[in-house]
Amino acid sequence: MATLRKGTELDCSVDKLAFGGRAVARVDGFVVFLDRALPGQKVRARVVKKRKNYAEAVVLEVLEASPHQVEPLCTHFGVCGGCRWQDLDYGEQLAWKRRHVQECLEHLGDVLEAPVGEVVPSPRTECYRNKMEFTFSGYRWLSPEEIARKDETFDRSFALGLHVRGHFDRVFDIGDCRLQSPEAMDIVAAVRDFARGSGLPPYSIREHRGCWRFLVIREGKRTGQRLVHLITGDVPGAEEAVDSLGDFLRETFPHITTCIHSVNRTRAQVAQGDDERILWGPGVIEEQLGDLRFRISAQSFFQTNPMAAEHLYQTALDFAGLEGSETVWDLYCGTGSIALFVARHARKVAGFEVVESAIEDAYRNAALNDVDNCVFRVGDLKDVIRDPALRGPGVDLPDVVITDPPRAGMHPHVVQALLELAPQRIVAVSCNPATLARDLALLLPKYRVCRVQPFDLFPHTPHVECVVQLDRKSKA
Ligand SMILES: C[S@@+](CC[C@H](N)C(=O)[O-])C[C@H]1O[C@@H](n2cnc3c(N)ncnc32)[C@H](O)[C@@H]1O
Repeated sequence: MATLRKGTELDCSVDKLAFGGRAVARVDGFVVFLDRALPGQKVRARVVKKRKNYAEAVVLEVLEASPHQVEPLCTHFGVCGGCRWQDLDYGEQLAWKRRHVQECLEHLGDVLEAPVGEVVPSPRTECYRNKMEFTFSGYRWLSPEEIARKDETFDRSFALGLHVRGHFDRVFDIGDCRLQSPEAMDIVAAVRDFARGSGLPPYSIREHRGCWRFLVIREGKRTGQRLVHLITGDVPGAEEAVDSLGDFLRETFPHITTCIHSVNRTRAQVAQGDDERILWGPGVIEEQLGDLRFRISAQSFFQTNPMAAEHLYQTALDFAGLEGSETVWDLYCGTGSIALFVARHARKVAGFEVVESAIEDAYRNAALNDVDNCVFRVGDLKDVIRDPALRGPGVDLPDVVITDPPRAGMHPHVVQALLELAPQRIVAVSCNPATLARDLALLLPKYRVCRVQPFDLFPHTPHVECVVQLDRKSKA
């Protein structure tokens, strides 16, 4: 094997995409990860990191094109931290996602010959996101093309956009993003111009002072409602500047239905504030999923790609196989969307969630949809699931459990409790095939994996979601 060390330049053929999205080449059997390459390409690359079992390299030049390469949709591809697969044919994206699910289940979960279906594509591959967060910065990142122009008039002191790939502290001015609507992009440009002209500085994450911090836009894809959330630091003049910006947005963009201001007084770079000041409009938007209406506030969690989520929920309902007499538990229920989606097909549904405001939203959403057979409980599931006192009155033991944990998967105590409760059926929804595989492995002594259905909720990224049907094994 050629000796690889940091700085070595090599020519290699890319043979696969690893789980997580990086490309993989083998050089004399040694694994080399490449950040931006596609299977089928032959590339010249430089090693930037060398470890015992693998190396990491950056692509210097593409020597042979991949048959699966397509023109990227947006001009920021490569610089932007999102959409790393935008130059890969969509059918290939789906094929790799399926393979990653299969590999995780087989290698990490010992779910051999898992019955994994074809990935259900997203109904939309552009404009599919209903929420995006844009960051203000006083250090605008210039693209290589802008630098090459040697134009001294570029204002580098103000940016509103997304983070540069791999750099949490660098922001480029976004002009063209295909994930939200063109209307949202117009709002970003207008807010940037207005804020830049306000005389107040963007927030500096180095000095921890300044005014403009984040712009969040939420869109109801089915309702056309649009919420603008402006997050600033706590500085004199911020409130007046935001009020003027709010008035300007109201006059300029009739498609914005509400505008909100929050102040983030902490050093944490999160697009959230301590309080919400509604500038105008109802302060919330509504979205439709199936025949249900959901109320979404500035800070509440809601599925980001609602059109694809609708298919995922329908599959969760199909896999649950409800006949109307069952008690269903919806673990990690968020604002109750799965619970409400299945409620009409069950006798009773109990949703469990750790975030109190999400539970408040869940009750509001139940009322909005005239659903009266759901109860929602706040608490950490690892405690609540085992303790009838914490579960509270009116929560019968489940016939069917639907679980939709965060990326980290279920806490071992939750899995253990499921084994003890032993519902007839478990429907596992997951946004991380690796932790899904780990959790399924723990359930295998008592459950059989009947069906695995992957979904693409995030086109052009390596993310993949799954719905799994598990049936309790009959006693021998
Ligand atoms: C992937 S989201 C699922 C949301 C919901 N099922 C939906 O489709 O909108 C995971 C949820 O788990 C909640 N969560 C995270 N850790 C938790 C815990 N330890 N106990 C209960 N809920 C938790 C999060 O707040 C979040 O709402």
